[in-house]
Amino acid sequence: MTLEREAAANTAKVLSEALPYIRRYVGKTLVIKYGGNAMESDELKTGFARDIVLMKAVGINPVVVHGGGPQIGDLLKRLSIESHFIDGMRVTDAQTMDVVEMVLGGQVNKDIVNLINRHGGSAIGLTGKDAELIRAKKLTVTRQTPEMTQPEIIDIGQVGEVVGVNTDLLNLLVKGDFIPVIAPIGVGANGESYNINADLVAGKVAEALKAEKLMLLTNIAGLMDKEGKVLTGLTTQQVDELIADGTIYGGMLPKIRCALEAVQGGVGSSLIIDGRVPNAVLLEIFTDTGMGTLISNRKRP
Ligand SMILES: Nc1ncnc2c1ncn2[C@@H]1O[C@H](COP(=O)(O)OP(=O)(O)O)[C@@H](O)[C@H]1O
Ligand SMILES: CC(=O)N[C@@H](CCC(=O)OP(=O)(O)O)C(=O)O
Repeated sequence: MTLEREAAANTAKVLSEALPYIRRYVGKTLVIKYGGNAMESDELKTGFARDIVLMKAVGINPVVVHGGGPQIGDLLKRLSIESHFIDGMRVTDAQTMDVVEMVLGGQVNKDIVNLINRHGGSAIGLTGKDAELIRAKKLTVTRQTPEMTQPEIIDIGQVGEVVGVNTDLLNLLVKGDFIPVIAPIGVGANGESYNINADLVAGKVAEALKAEKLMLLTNIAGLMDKEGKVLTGLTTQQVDELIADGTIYGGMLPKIRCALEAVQGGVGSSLIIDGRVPNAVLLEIFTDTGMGTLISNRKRP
């Protein structure tokens, strides 16, 4: 066999092997959260866009929620605006909110939409303000130390939590074969903007759509223990213990909480996977090479 024919035969074999996986997910909704840290190269971004287009082409319904923390950080730095995080959430004053809205709703959202469309998809970019897609209220953050008699409320500004998702809009787009690409900006009862952690938005969107899967693409192999071993199949109690002993901190806090909540709220399974691996989405859904941290009521199929 010539080298060319051998390569073609391999491609045909790979496609054929993917068939049972494709059939499992046809007609199902998968919510994919694309973290800002997993957008580190043009090659990775292109691979992600192609994975999403391929999913749609075989009849799966991807809904993308994106982050953009590092991209917000870059512009804040250029504008000499200081920024800091409490429990993985960016403290957001009015000036920071303007930057968040510009970067997430503008630059990052349109960049992903454009890439998906250039590879043959029909992506539509939205923020939570479009048709009030993500209704939000101010997030209350509390902190309590053993010395305190009652918890202290910490004001982290215009940071929100999701109170409602306009599923009518998303279902309309999905039925029309569009791929929704959502920036994690919420709208309050009086039209005010809220900066919401993208993992939390992805979790709530997955719950509202009763998605088959929530995939959180990040910049690490999964949730790890202190020795760097990837942990999987965790219960709420085990996660609470890992938070209490400091194994889970920072950006992993909202991620693991929303992965658990989504499954408790009816999503088939949640996964935290390494978005730095080329074609991470395809590897996860079309092969047995399941990686990362799986939270599920079922065993890995
Ligand atoms: N137990 C843990 N296992 C893995 N990562 C952890 C853990 N605890 C904290 N982290 C941190 O969480 C980060 C992922 O969160 P984040 O930076 O917010 O990613 P993203 O931008 O993809 O949402 C990791 O890069 C790591 O620094
Ligand atoms: C409240 C809060 O922290 N919002 C995030 C929103 C973007 C995000 O979540 O981006 P990643 O997924 O890339 O981290 C922020 O301002 O960075």
